[in-house]
Amino acid sequence: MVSAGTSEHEVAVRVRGLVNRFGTQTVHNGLDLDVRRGEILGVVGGSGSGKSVLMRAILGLRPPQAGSIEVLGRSVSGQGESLQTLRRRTGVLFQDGALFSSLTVRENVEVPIRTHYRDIGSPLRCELARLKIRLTGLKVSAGGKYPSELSGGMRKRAGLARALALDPELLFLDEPTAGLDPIGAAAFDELLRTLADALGLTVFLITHDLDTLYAICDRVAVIGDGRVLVSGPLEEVEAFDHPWVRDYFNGPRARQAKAAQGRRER
Ligand SMILES: Nc1ncnc2c1ncn2[C@@H]1O[C@H](COP(=O)(O)OP(=O)(O)OP(=O)(O)O)[C@@H](O)[C@H]1O
Repeated sequence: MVSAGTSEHEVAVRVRGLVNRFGTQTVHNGLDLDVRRGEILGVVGGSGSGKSVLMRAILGLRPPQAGSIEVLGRSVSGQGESLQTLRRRTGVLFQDGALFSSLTVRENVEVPIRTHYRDIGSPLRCELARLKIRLTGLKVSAGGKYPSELSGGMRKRAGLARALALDPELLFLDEPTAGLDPIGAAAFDELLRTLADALGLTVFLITHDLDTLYAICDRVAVIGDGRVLVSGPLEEVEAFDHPWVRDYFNGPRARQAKAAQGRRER
């Protein structure tokens, strides 16, 4: 793994020697990764390289075969209460948004508050949910709608509002711009960057979207061959000598994304 030195207090997520297997298939084979406090880390890699499995392992949703994972200084293999505390400090937006279809957007956003803070009464819970809905750029009226009544972009924002329900320090996003048109995707990227800066979030962001990498990520980690091939700022990662990295960062789509980034900076 290629990575600049990182001191202890800067690390929000530390993964060491991670091994994940499904039957005879080894997905991760001694994977090391650091997510630094306050950064947006873009996580990329070929289809099936194990990005989602890595996210699930960090979230404590899948016990690995070997290795250690620390989130905000606590071991994820810890039981019960410590995992609950971590969950309170962590927001997640799964790939499909994973909203409950039978609940309105507001009720969806209330679910984590109801689960983790039972003593918060209904009026305050409702008010907090409205606040998160507004924070993600949705109108308050969207709170009364069911997921099936929303556009793809609105559903992503609703999922983000639910991920932010507990004021997390850490945000995990699995392909948040997948399925959005380029304008919707760019707007979502901008929202993420603004919220991350304003709320001081640390963000673990799985994406295939080169525009997202160039527009909002502070560093990028490339997953391949069962480990992190390289992690660092984009210009370091682009220069890394590996066939997948070369193809991904030097293809026509990457050139377009870089050109768009250049235009934004001018
Ligand atoms: N529950 C499971 N049972 C068996 N195999 C699994 C399971 N979950 C994931 N895998 C396998 O692990 C590998 C990595 O899957 P993962 O979903 O992490 O890939 P990914 O990098 O997120 O891919 P994509 O970019 O296509 O979403 C795949 O080969 C997948 O089939």
